[in-house]
Parts: sequence; structure tokens; C-alpha cells
Amino acid sequence: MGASFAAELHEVSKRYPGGVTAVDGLSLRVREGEVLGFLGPNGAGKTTTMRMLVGLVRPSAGRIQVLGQPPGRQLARIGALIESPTFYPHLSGRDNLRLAARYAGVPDAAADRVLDEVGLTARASSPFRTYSLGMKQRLGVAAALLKEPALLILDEPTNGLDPAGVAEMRELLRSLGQGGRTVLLSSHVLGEVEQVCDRIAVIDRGRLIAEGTPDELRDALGTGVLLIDADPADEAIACLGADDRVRAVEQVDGTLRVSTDPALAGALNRRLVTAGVDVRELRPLRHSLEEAFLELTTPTASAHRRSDQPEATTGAQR
Ligand SMILES: Nc1ncnc2c1ncn2[C@@H]1O[C@H](COP(=O)(O)OP(=O)(O)OP(=O)(O)O)[C@@H](O)[C@H]1O
Repeated sequence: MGASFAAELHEVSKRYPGGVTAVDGLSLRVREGEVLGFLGPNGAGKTTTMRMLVGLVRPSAGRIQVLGQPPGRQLARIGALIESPTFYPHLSGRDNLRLAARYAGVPDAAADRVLDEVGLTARASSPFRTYSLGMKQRLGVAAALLKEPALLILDEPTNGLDPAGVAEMRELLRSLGQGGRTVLLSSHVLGEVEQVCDRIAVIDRGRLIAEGTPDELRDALGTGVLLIDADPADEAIACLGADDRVRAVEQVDGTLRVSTDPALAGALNRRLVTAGVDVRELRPLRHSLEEAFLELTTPTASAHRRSDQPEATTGAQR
């Protein structure tokens, strides 16, 4: 396994006693220095994967390397926020972090550095119990930063936060990803990772189902539909309907929605023009990333959405 990956999983599975397969043949590489969003619906296996990376859970099958070693060997270089961290309610944020610093074997002064990094300096002397949920979560991130980790693993750090808390956490995550640190960040909400991550890995039922930059995901999860504005439309429908490579043609608000391989755009354009049809516009229909994510992970939700789309007014179905 190469050195340019902060973490590598190869065909990793985890089957819990009782029979739940939480992770199922997962192969994934976290590149050094990237912020990787680990996205999946509830129960997809994100927490289990993260627990395996830090050595809290043993995989049932497969190989894992973290910072070039098997899990559990490089804990001094890994900061993790996987379970809600336990802090003493009556102690201040600073004193809680100083205790954690001693436990981690780093100087007390690290507490002030990380408080500053997560934007809690102004409230550092207040008792932990007076913190908002967002501040508590940020203190958890601060604790994970004490060791100046090369790899930071954060499991759903925005979970349970109100919109203002989510926005603050997003800002913090964006700043954490700058510099050379590698960050693995899980979420079940696309919008929370889309803006802060270099790449996104989507898992569902323990399996990797898509991986790439947000743009690559949008492209890879194309709809298989070309939008064509052609004149006369009737002739275009007849021409396209006669092509074996076209699965269906629908006319919606004057535009043809052609179900086909989008790579055939050029060939279909030529065919239309040869048939004497003017092609005014031809482009692939793209999902938003949110739609693409739902399409991949929750078939029932996407079925609902499809039925909400405008009805075809005329069409040729194959
Ligand atoms: N200790 C355990 N024993 C048995 N089953 C477990 C255990 N931990 C998790 N599971 C099951 O494994 C599956 C994956 O859970 P996991 O917590 O890894 O998913 P997740 O993607 O992190 O979900 P969430 O977003 O809800 O936290 C779920 O079906 C869960 O119930």
C-alpha cells in the first residue's frame, strides 16, 4: 500500500455479532492532505468504518492501513471525534482541554492553541455545562486537535446542531482542511460536506457507491437524458423514436427529453440534421448533487421525486 494515502481500506467488511453486516467489501483511499466527505444515510456504516480506522472495532475481513500502519498503531498522529466526548460539566472548556492534553501527553499550552483554532477563546473560562450544543461540539473538535494530528476523523460533527451551529461548524471545518492536514468527515447531509470537502465518498448499506469531486459525482451520476430543442419537433420525435439507441422521447414544455446514452449527443445531432431538423440546443440533463445522492441511496425518495416531475405532453416510448 502506498505512502501517499493517509488511510486505505481494501475489501473491508464488518459483521457484528447478531448478524448485521455494517460494512460490506469497502475499498476506499483517503489521500494525504485532502478533506474527504464520507457521506451516507443513517445506518450506512460510516461510524463503523471510522471506528475500524482508529482500532476501536476489528474488521471481520479485509485490510486497513492508517498513516502507513495497521489501525491502532498511529494514535498519537490521529485526532478523532467519533463518540460524543466526555467533558466535566463544572470545569471550564480550557480546564477540560488541559486535562485532555495531560492525558494525551501534550503540553497544557496546546489547550489555548486549539481553543483559538475552534473559535472558543472568548468562552474558554465558562463552565462546560453553560455551552451551547454547537460550542460543545467545537470543544470536541478542539480536543481532537490537541495532538496536532496528521489525520483528523470527525463523525457527523454537525449532528443535532441548529442552522446557525451548522454554519459555524462548516466554517470551522473549512479552516481545518487548509494546510497539510488530512480530514475524514462523515455526514448524512450532502449540503454539509459538499462545500467543505475536496472529494466525497458515498456509501450505502456498507458499500461504496460513488467517489469523486462534487463535479465528478454530478457527471458520473448523469441522468441518461439529453435535452434537445429541435424544429420541427414532430419530425425530431419521429426521427429519434426510430433510433434503436434511444429508449424514449418525451416533449416537456417544448423541449425533447431523450432517454439515451449522453455520449451519443453528436451522433443524434447528425441524424437530426441529416433528416432536415434544425437543432437549436442539445445538452445533457444533469442532476443536482442532492438529487444524485438521493437517487443513489434512497430509491423510494427518488421514485417520489420522479412522479413529481412534469408530465410529458407527447412522446414515443420504447
Ligand atoms: N455495536 C453494534 N452491534 C450491532 N450492530 C451495530 C453496532 N454498531 C452499529 N451496528 C449496526 O451497523 C449498521 C451500520 O451502523 P453505523 O453506525 O456504522 O452507520 P452510520 O452510517 O454511522 O449511521 P448513522 O448515521 O445513523 O450513525 C447499522 O445497521 C447499525 O445498527
